[in-house]
Amino acid sequence: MVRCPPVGLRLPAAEIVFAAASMAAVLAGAVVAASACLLLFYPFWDRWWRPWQIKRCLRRQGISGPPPRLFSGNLHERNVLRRQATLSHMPYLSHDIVPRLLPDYVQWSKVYGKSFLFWWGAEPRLAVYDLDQIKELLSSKHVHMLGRSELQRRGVAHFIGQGLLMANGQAWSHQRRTVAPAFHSQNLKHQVSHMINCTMEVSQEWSRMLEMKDEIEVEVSDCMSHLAGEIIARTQFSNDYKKGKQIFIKLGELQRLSIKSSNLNHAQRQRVQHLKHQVESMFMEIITSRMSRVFLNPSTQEEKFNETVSSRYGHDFLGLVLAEIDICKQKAMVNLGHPHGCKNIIRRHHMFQNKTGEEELEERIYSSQHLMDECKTFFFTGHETTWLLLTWTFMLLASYPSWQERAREEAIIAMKNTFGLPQFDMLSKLQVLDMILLETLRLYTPATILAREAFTDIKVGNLEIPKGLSVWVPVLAIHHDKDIWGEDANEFKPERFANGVSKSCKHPMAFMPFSFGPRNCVGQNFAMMEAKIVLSLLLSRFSFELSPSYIHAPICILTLQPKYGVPIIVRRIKSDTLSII
Ligand code: HEM
Repeated sequence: MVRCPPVGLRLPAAEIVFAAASMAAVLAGAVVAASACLLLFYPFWDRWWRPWQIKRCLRRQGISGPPPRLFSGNLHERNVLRRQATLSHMPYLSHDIVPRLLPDYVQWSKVYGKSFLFWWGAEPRLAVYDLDQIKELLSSKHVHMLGRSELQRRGVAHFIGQGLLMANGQAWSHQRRTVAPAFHSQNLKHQVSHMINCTMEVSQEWSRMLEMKDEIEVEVSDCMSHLAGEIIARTQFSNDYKKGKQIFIKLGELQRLSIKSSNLNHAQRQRVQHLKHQVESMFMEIITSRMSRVFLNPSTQEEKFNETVSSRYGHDFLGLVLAEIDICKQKAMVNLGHPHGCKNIIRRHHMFQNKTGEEELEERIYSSQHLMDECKTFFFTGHETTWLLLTWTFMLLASYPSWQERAREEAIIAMKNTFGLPQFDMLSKLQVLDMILLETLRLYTPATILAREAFTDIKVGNLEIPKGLSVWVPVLAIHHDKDIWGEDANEFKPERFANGVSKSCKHPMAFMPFSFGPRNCVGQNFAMMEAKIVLSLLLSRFSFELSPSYIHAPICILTLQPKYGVPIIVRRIKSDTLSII
């Protein structure tokens, strides 16, 4: 019988060393490969792992939603639903527009409940419908915990930039503090004459066209878009208004191109860059010329500093924001112990050295780039929404002659002693017009949804919202909900606002065209003032009827718009109507 010695014992020493070295090399290789993998996949952590965690967290709370596809989430299904819903027009004067504009919400909420999870590509979004939860989410308690998501900011970067609408956190607080005074009532008063002048131009044009005819057909959506653009150009830049108008034409093109940014060809991408450059250069010219007019003119310098802050740079938005920036800078200089306060705005840009985080923030906020972004934001927000409020109000007034008559009577009586022109103080007395505007904002709210991303874990009531989840408030669906507004929710009934907004429905938070809380619309008083001035002036001079060529087809392209415009028949008011009143 042959006996074999144990195998290990037969290995010579060199082979043992070689085996050990190989094992060490394999182990080292595995460690290097694992580290490389970690480094490589770290950026995808937030994209893939966090959404998965979010899904688990919501499932634990009993919230589910439509199953997502791998890369596109529920976007494909949403797009198909929306395309199908808008294939045909709506019945004439039906205001039941939610199934057409939010078909995805209608379908998914039927299956998964009013609050559900859906996927915007890789971004998880939670539809929130509970009004108490919405109230708490939008309250000041959560103002820095929620904000604009990266996806939202990227989508509008070219035509809004980092202006107030898209700012987050401390930067948002600073910006809001800086621009809000421009919308205080004592400053809004200065905008009335600009609004009247722009509207009178429209009135004169219509009167000229009516010299030869009894009636004319006007595409009121184009006309109001043009008018709202003129008003925002004048109120923002007063003396530099002509250059402001050129900017806004280019910004409009930039906006249209940016909205379809996912399928831009090379030439269009170049056009975007070119337009952006042109717009920014023109803004810079206006801003630096305004600054130098005040600060580089030695004869007026001291005198200017003795003026009230609000009039130092002029009463337009740019002037008011520049003045407010000055006050903030003055405070910052006092805090830094600088002896000369704020004598030279341009010199001060070079003064901040060894910056703390706070100082860096201050400087960034006061930069010209920032001012430019703010101007762009005002144009976009001030034009897009007000134009639509005016257009939809014309559509409704033209369709409901008795309300048109009541609003006209009220306007004519209110302007009896002011040569037929509106005054700032009388606007609050236009109650019928106020009710009509509120009902228009309810039925055809320009901003159909509100979206915010949670920057940290949040708890509202029983609902846990994990970091990284975007909440999505379907404002349009809430505005048309029969449980909240009653069986007549889809009817035009301005009288529901006769006793104020809070008594118009079952829940005081259900009416939110301007959103709520500290991030509500900073320009809402400006918008309502503009709408009242334009409408009271035109109502007191002309009557309107919806043209037979009107096709009722609301669509959503960022905001709620009439797909084929709103053609109306305009006639001059008979003089006997005026004398009766
Ligand atoms: C009918 C007219 C208007 C409507 C319906 C409207 C609606 C809204 C809504 C819903 C928001 C909140 C958006 C959100 O939280 O996601 C908002 C914010 C804002 N709006 Fe308006 N808006 C109107 C007119 C204006 C005007 C005329 C201006 C300025 C000239 C303006 C400037 C802004 C700005 C700067 C914000 C951002 C506020 C912040 O984040 O602190 N809006 N608006």
